[in-house]
Amino acid sequence: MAAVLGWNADQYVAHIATSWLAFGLVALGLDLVWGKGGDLSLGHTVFFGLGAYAYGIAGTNLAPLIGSTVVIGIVAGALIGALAAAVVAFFLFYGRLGPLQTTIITYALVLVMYTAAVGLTFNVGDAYVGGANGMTTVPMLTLGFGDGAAPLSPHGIFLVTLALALVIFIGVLALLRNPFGLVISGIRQNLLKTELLGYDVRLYRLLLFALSGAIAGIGGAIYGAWAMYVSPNIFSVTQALLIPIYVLVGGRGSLWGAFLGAVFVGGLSFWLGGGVVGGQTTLVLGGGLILLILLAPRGILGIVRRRRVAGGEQHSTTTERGDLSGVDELFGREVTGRVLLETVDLQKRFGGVTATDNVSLQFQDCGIHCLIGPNGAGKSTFLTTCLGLLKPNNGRVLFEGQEITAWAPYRRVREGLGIKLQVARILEECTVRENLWLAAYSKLRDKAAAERRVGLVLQTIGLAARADELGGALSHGEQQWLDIGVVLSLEPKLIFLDEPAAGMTGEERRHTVAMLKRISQFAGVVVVEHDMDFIRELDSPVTVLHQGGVFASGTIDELREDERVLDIYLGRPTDA
Ligand SMILES: Nc1ncnc2c1ncn2[C@@H]1O[C@H](COP(=O)(O)OP(=O)(O)OP(=O)(O)O)[C@@H](O)[C@H]1O
Repeated sequence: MAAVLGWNADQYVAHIATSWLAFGLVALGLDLVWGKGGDLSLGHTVFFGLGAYAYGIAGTNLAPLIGSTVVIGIVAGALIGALAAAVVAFFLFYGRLGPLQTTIITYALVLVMYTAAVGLTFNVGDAYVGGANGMTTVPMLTLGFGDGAAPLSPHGIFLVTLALALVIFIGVLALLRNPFGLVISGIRQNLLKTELLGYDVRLYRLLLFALSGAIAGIGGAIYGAWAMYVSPNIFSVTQALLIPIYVLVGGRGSLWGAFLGAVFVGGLSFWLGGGVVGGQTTLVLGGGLILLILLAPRGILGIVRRRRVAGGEQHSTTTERGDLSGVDELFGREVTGRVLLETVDLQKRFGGVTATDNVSLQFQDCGIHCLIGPNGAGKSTFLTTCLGLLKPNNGRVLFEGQEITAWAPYRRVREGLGIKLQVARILEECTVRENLWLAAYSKLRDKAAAERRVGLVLQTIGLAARADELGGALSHGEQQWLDIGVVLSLEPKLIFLDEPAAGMTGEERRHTVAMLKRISQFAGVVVVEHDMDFIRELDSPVTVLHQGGVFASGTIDELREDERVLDIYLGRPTDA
């Protein structure tokens, strides 16, 4: 394409094609956070525009001193784009805003920036930012340093831009092939689960957003140099909406599609006689986009690519029986029966409902402890508050004597708390092995050691034969196993299992009991269950919760004889 567009065609085509590549870069930035990370930003034109202004300001002031505006463009665009994106991401992700709020706030950012760019006039050194008139003295792209610096021809600018786009693209692909990419994929699939794997999801999202801002900023710098002028319209809503359109047209999440979309839309506009984007383009693009979403929701690349066989169609019933011989190696640590986690007057209210009512309990570093109680007793709320998924209204959580009440969930997981929530949560687009590997790697930070641990866990949960199938292909019971396996991969000191036997066959339940007993020799295990036969087989101390508070404790046989406990299960009024 390079040769066809840039070399053999005339200068004008090369000139126009350069702008497509610049837009392709900002679209690549957006595809990173949207296609790969799952956050739709409508504000990427802000980072693009800032890159263009930064290039103009830095180029005007520095080009006379150092020459090469290519270098100035890359550095100034990348820095300003990354910085602006990091600031925005900090508020979005550390404020734990939802996806819709993220999109709306980034859109509002476009409105604010447009108004500011139109209204503000100021000088930075020799550069003049002229409000509604934009920046009219933007230096053209030059290569070489000092006296050797020479302006590039349209062909030269195109080739430099193409080389830059290729390097950035390859760099992004390489980065995503690393554990970083797998974590980002986990975040897109299930943010909460990825945090429970021990990853600081806020930081990962911020880093991805900053990287995408840097790429958008470089695209903007190239665009500013290309046009030798920056208009405040770069922050317009029309411009802002074109970027997700490029991504959609090309195929979201494909990365290549970002460039394909920009070239396709830019080419269409060129063909229709509208310059970069103009003329009849808006009309044709709008109609085309509706057709595309209806007929090819995965974009152009989605049409040409063979559809991957959906994992969910490959149900198999050949789960092996797990083998517990690996458990000793999985844990293999000394335990002493000391108190590991303690709650002191823990309270969680939802409006008028006190779901956890001044609960003070202790859990040791070994043995099993069961929590039972009728529906709505507050069992799940208690567990999730201990993990930091819910913020308590009152009380404290201590782990190994240290107060962790204000800690983010991922920190508690890294410290040694693992949880399987009531509904199995796995990463459905990742393989069974990847699910386990992500958990093991978050703890071990060593690829080979994580792989070894995954092998042992697969053997224990009986999913070795299905290791390379997608999580979404597993049956409900198998997903429960995988979720338990994920917790084991974390090398936890204390494990919370919320209804682990739900959806399991009798045989699987027996295996689970044997496994939990074995694990409890090395780690504390807290089980919430409604299945009383399962609880009896675990043969451990039981605490009954009722209306959020601790109601009774003892062995399951003692509690089954306790009239007050029977009353709450049968819904009879009690005097407690
Ligand atoms: N996110 C929430 N918002 C409002 N109320 C909630 C929320 N989560 C739980 N509750 C309420 O808190 C109380 C305790 O719920 P919780 O799910 O902890 O009980 P549970 O013992 O785990 O019940 P089950 O055995 O049915 O899972 C219930 O009255 C429930 O309706």
